[in-house]
Amino acid sequence: MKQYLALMQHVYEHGVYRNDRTGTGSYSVFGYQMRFDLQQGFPLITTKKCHLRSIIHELLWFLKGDTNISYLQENGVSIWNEWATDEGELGPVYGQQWRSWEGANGEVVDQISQLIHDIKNNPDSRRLVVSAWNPTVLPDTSLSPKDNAAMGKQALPPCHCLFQFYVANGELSCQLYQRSADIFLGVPFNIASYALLTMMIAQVCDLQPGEFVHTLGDAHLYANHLEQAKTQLERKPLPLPLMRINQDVKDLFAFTFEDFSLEKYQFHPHIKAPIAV
Ligand SMILES: Nc1nc(=O)c2c([nH]1)NC[C@@H]1CN(c3ccc(C(=O)N[C@@H](CCC(=O)O)C(=O)O)cc3)CN21
Ligand SMILES: O=c1ccn([C@H]2C[C@H](O)[C@@H](COP(=O)(O)O)O2)c(=O)[nH]1
Repeated sequence: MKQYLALMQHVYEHGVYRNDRTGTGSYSVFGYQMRFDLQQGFPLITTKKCHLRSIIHELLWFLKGDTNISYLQENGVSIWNEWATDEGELGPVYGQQWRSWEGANGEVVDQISQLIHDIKNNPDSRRLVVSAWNPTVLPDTSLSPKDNAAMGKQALPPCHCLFQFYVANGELSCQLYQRSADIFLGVPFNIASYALLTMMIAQVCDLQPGEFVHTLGDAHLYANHLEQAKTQLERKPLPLPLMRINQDVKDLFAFTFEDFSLEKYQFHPHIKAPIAV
């Protein structure tokens, strides 16, 4: 994961100090791109132990169209707890925008099913896009995430907000635009999640995985992650693991946690860091 370490190094050296919504303070750059060849191994960070279980469950939860954290909690995943109401609601976040975007006149669009249909039937299309950025449900910034969720708005605006697929030579590639990127905690999750999504979609569309291209807007290291980043920058990346996916699954919505197995994952010890809420 040299690409990830290069990003971290770049922001560590050149990031500009800025205040941020959470009051933590961050060092950031604007605009950065990484590329991951999915045939060269699964892009899971090796310079700290990364919790793939949470990543897989979160992705399956998005794909179900779910926006209540109860599924995550039942599976021991706590990464969304801080933003949810007492009832577990996050408002119309990723799952709802991906699977049931509500348009004018009550029309509901399942962007993911439409995407799969289009990749299969029109692979040359330049319109293979899914957007989670829906200005009609953005939060009121004068209210807390929980209060927004309670009012039917998004607890947080989507960070990974738009992605596009591209088919060439029998390979499926994906590019993500992420408007805001917490380099130490969020980005390792985002890379692995979209790499896995690309592999799953490739499988159900009878394609091979190509590249994952990750484009970042505001790429930041929180001020209270600098020590952790320094520790990680001193470590040598290890060979990438392999992701095995049950080849019998041909329906994107039929995948379960047991269909994935990570092999040969070598890693340096986990590094703890506080999350900015
Ligand atoms: N500041 C911030 N950064 C984020 O990355 C982020 C948010 N907020 N809010 C919404 C979601 C929630 N995400 C999260 C939240 C927590 C962890 C986290 O604490 N990761 C720990 C271990 C978590 C676990 O698997 O239990 C880590 O060490 O990676 C990661 C991503 C990503 N997003
Ligand atoms: O998938 C995710 C979700 C969130 N983040 C980070 C990026 C920011 O640090 C915060 C969101 O705060 P905003 O003020 O709304 O930008 O969460 C991430 O990196 N990846």
